[in-house]
Amino acid sequence: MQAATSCDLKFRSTNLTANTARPTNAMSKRVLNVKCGYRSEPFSFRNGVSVSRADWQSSCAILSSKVASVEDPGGFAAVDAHKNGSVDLSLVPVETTTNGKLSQAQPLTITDLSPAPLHGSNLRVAYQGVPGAYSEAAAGKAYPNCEAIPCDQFDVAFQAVELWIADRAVLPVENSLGGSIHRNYDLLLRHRLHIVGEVQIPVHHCLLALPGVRTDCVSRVISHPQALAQTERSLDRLTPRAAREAFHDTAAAAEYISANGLHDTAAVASARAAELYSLQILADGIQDDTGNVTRFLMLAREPIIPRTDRPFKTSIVFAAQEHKGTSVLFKVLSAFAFRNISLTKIESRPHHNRPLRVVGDGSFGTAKNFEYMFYVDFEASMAETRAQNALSEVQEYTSFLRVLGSYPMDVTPWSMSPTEDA
Ligand SMILES: O=C(O)C(=O)C[C@]1(C(=O)O)C=C[C@@H](O)C=C1
Repeated sequence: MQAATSCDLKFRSTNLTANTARPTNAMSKRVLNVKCGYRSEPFSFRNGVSVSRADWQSSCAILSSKVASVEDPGGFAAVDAHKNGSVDLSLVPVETTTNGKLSQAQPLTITDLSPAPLHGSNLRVAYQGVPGAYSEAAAGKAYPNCEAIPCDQFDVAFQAVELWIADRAVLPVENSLGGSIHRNYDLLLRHRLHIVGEVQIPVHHCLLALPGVRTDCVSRVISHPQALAQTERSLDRLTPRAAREAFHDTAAAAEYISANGLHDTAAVASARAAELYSLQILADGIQDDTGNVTRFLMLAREPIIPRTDRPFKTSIVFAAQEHKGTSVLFKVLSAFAFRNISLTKIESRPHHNRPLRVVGDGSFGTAKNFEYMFYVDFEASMAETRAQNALSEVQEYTSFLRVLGSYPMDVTPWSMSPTEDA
């Protein structure tokens, strides 16, 4: 079979034991371009794991059956169908097959949160960044003993799971100081992965530089924009005259300084990044709040079966129906309030398919209202009747509704103190 599409994936591979450094393997990274196309050689994409042409072609076969949904700009096919009555609001999201028919995805069970993968090796977990990034630590917390697969962009991590290169992705969605990571909200909608869990990790930042460099000699600080935002006040104090520059991820910033021998530049990154890239720690614990926490989502190709024997959260995304007027958001939120369901998060993003709506009859001119997609997390499992009833009601006010996942809440206790997690 020849693949119907070609998709470049840039990723590196490392092994990861939960929250512990594996510097030697981690350092021997190879950046590879994965071309989904016809190859005459065995396809080798990871250290130590080679994939035969047959394996690769069968992955491509699966991929080509998924391409339609990946390329669907809003992933609207399945969800818009609920409006014409053809789809019941089900406990698990509904997938569309290539012939346009609706089929139930095969759900994972709760044990699939940390299972032995079908390919018989460690679970492969895609994250954005390079070894030493907080996302790598999050992957290790979510899936202990997983093989962490570094990806250079969030989008690549989504695709790695869709293409069966990875089994799961672990991606940040919000930080207690820096706020939402909007890109991942948009990608959740564009792709068809399911949220199967969440992990929160305390993020403990350090200021790193080459050995011998003094803080007052630093004229530039580089890091992930979230990390720069989380250390804004500390950097004002420590390096008031230094320029701040955004980098792909915290650990990549540390790696860059090390690889290029930059004596005038410091990075905001983890203590593990200092160790991996042979940098010294100029200042420790420089996050502007000691309780700096980032929440990551665990994503899989299939949803898990929601349960009621432990705290669950459900994430949905919806767009209001135009003709239902301005009180739609109020009505949607009351559907949860009246059933005593707590909301833990609400986020709005531009409605990419319909960003503007012209309102008014022209007598006083016309206004252009922005249209939004609303993302809501609530504390209930889709196995609970109250959650099902709330969503049936929400359906009445929305032109689009998708359940992104119903999954166990991260309730693990953690301390605010340094880096055992990060
Ligand atoms: O740059 C990293 O180390 C990341 O893992 C990314 C990221 C993010 O995107 O928010 C993760 C956790 C911290 O909040 C800072 C950065």
